Amino acid sequence: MHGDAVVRAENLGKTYSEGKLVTPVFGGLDFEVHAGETVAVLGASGAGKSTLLHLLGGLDTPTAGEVYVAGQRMSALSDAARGQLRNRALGFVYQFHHLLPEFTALENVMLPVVLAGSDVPAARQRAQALLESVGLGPRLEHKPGELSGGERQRAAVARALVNHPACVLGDEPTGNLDERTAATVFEQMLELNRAQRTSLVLVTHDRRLARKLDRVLELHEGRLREVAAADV
Ligand SMILES: Nc1ncnc2c1ncn2[C@@H]1O[C@H](COP(=O)(O)OP(=O)(O)OP(=O)(O)O)[C@@H](O)[C@H]1O
Repeated sequence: MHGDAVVRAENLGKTYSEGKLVTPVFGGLDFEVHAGETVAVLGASGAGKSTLLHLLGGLDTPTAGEVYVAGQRMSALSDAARGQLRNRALGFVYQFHHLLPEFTALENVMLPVVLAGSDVPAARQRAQALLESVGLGPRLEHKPGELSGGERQRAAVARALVNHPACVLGDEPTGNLDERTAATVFEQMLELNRAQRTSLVLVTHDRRLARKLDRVLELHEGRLREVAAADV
């Protein structure tokens, strides 16, 4: 039964090939992320964590197997349909914020809502509420260059969640922050995810953060294994 799986990988594999350079990263990966579930993906540098996240988000194509998002097989969709599914069902937060520099925090968070077809007042209301919930109420009109590193990541978290995605994919979203700021941003992200019942797949090498999620997976030598809570 795959009933409430929001993201599912089936026999998933990736090998990069560029001319004679062939880099097998992983193969035979099978897992499901259920509605509301938070999952950490641990692994050494180069183990393939970012690659996995790119495949789950439809930003790269697997060389084997399939990814299903909200029940839809990614490989069966046109580029346009895949883009729409991404905007509707997934949110992304990266180590670097990727906010648009010319737009204010509020505009950056409004943008995905407007792109999804909402009118501007509704988008503004929703974006403002989320920014306020991550403590950025007094910074709505600041552009990314006028925000601190932690504030930028909080705006990025708000942007990822603003369309009520089924799942947020996070690639070391707090990796560039000092320990204390990272902990605060992480807690806020987790709190929002849980409040919205949004699933989370979080790539991290920080076991202390991983431990706070429902499930921990580890990529090691091309395989994905479940790590028992006591062993994280
Ligand atoms: N475009 C590419 N072409 C060829 N090889 C690649 C490409 N992208 C990544 N790789 C290789 O694939 C492997 C997995 O890379 P990936 O970035 O997924 O690892 P990671 O676990 O996220 O690492 P880190 O924790 O250092 O960010 C690495 O050995 C990398 O060198």
